[in-house]
Amino acid sequence: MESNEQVAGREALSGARRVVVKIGSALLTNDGRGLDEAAIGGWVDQIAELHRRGIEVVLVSSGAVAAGMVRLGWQARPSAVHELQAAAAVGQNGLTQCYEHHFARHGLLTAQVLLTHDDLSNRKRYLNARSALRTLVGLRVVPVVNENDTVVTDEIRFGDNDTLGALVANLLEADALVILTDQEGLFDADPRHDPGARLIHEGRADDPSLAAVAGGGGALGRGGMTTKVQAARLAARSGAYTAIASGRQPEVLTRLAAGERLGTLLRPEEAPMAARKRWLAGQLQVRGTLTLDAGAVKVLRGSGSSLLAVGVKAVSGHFVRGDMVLCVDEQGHRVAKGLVNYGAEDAAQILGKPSHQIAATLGFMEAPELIHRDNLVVL
Ligand SMILES: Nc1ncnc2c1ncn2[C@@H]1O[C@H](COP(=O)(O)OP(=O)(O)O)[C@@H](O)[C@H]1O
Ligand SMILES: N[C@@H](CCC(=O)OP(=O)(O)O)C(=O)O
Repeated sequence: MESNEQVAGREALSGARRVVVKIGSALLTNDGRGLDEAAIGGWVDQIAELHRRGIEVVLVSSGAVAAGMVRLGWQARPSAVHELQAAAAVGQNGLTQCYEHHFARHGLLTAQVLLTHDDLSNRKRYLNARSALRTLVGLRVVPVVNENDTVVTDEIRFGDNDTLGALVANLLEADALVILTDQEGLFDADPRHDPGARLIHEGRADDPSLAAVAGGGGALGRGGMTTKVQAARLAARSGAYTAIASGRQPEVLTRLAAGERLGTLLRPEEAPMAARKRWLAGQLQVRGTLTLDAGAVKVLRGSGSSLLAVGVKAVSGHFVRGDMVLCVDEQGHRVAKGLVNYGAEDAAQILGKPSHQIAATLGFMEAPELIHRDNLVVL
């Protein structure tokens, strides 16, 4: 028998008004045989059907590198960044053409949106990306999002599109993130290696035991289930449900939208955060670390207070005012992340001091707190 919570989860999916659908490389390229145009046509038909019902859909599509490899006649995925970039550039063209062609059958326009990590971690660019995507959705255009692979280097790339899908779900405050892949969902072991693996139907996105069963990806996909489970956690921060399901299931999207019990459903643990907190939670680029004393850890966790310099024991990293920093306890456990009001050098001078001594120490005072509670998200 299903619990009330489980039924509520499926109902939430069926009530979703805005959905991010992520389609992975393994699926799109038919396990390396080039873009599976027939399958793409099938997903487009389902998305068009959701559209007709008034559900807004943003597509996050992988497959540029894999499609480019096939077009270029390369047998193995290259490791050199410039070759990956070249493959992505060739393959992205094919992807765009394919989606445009299929959506046009339904009288729908598509828009290519290529994003980099910077676009989502820099507040101004984040807001630009958000307003552009919102405008497109408002115009009833289907945005087709991918990472801008030709301009990213290894250090700054998302790498997998699960993370990108989750951040887009945060960006748009989507109700659900649907991750289509080549397996029925998340199993209790990798079904490629363990034929006895069993499907996990439901779970909490923040359940730590899920990370333990999720393994890496196949030859074409990047992140495997590891990044899908992480993506569900990320998406849950803005209140989105995540479904992980097989893109090969007939009518998978319309059936999920009807509340059918397909794949794995990972539900958020709490109500949506305010938009700013949502953005903070999605920031991946952390510039430095503040080590907090036990008292500061307690008030941050307990009462959602601002972080004062008096509760900070050590500062590391090179950061300037406004950068994102990680707050850890004295054992190094992650406590919070936030936008800091003082650069690393100034922060090092005021640490351990009460706020009324900041002006005398530095010769100026930007703000009485090191991180204001509005700019702080407890992890
Ligand atoms: N616990 C698990 N349940 C299901 N699949 C798993 C699990 N652990 C690892 N995997 C692997 O994850 C793969 C899907 O991820 P990936 O190859 O990155 O595809 P995609 O391109 O769709 O993101 C599956 O083919 C499977 O081999
Ligand atoms: N941006 C890359 C996607 C990377 C990728 O394969 O991601 P995923 O589908 O999450 O395994 C591409 O289009 O090739």
